[in-house]
Amino acid sequence: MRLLIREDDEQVCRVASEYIAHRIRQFSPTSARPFVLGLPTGSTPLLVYRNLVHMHKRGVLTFQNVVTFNMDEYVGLPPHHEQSYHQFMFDNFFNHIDIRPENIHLPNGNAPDLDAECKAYEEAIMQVGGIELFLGGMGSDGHMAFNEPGSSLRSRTRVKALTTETINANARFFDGDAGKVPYLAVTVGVQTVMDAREVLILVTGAHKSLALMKCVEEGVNHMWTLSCLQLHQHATLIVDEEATLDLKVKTVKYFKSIDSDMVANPPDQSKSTREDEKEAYLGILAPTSEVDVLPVTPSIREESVPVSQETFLGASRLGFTSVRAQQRSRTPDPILESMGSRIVH
Ligand SMILES: N[C@@H]1[C@@H](O)[C@H](O)[C@@H](COP(=O)(O)O)O[C@@H]1O
Repeated sequence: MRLLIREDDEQVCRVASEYIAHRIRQFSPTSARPFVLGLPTGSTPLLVYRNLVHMHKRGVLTFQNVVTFNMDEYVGLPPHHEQSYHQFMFDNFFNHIDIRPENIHLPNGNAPDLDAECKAYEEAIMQVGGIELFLGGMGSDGHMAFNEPGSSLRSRTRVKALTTETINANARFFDGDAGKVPYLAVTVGVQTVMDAREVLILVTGAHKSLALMKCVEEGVNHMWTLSCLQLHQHATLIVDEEATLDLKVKTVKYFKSIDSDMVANPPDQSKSTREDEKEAYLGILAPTSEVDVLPVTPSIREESVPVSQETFLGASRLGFTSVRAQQRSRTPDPILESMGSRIVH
């Protein structure tokens, strides 16, 4: 796990957006081999979206061959509710770039069969060849997406009940009224994020410093789900100074020393054209190596009917349920009550 420490949230988001743009360009995506990007909501990545939109408007970045998968969505909020993650993404990002509507994926928190929706979402990710880069944030209790404390570190997309801490934290978006915050959400699992070839997490603010310390300095623990990234080969956390308040001075110094070493000793670019060395110069190690690149299957999206925001209804409505389920286990799953069955109508 790499830790990049920047002065404030603006710097954090600047590095993140430049890096994402760089990775998309470096990948040279085509419609048959799209760049698959996992995306979060929340206040932290807002500046990243603003920067990416700006780059697009300046004509230096296209999303024509980018496929996106969002991390999560509330259960039961109408898609056009101003606080639905669906609306958030269109308002802050998708409406301002040249992404093809059929390349946008958001979990449908209103699907009639939520468990089928979750399964279809995982299959849609698999069908497009997996996620290349998953951008994320972190909740103040160390969760990523809506993988609340106690989530299985092997979890996949499913319905989760939100903790009181998360409901209270998100009440700021619902007129400060925790009673208006949905108590269930569809979320990608910890394993879904772990399967991405690269993970980039943004953490800003002193209120997240305890969780950052737990995830970086302590062991892998399902009570701080982001800590699982310690086991990821290419995970980078970009954090601001405030978020480091609970880290040991030694930890901060170590990560800063690696960072400044790279800047102080940039690779001799005259002798190399390797994109990862150029990226190291910017302060982030590019993750790609030949062996890490999995074969990418052609997108089944090409055969699917284009969707607009109006008609966007989630993976299960786009035919993914017909995709043969991946055999992940040789024994039947234990029969447990699903969170989806807890919805009170
Ligand atoms: N499901 C989202 C997470 O994906 C996000 O990381 C977190 C932090 O949000 P913020 O960036 O607003 O602090 O909020 C929610 O719980």
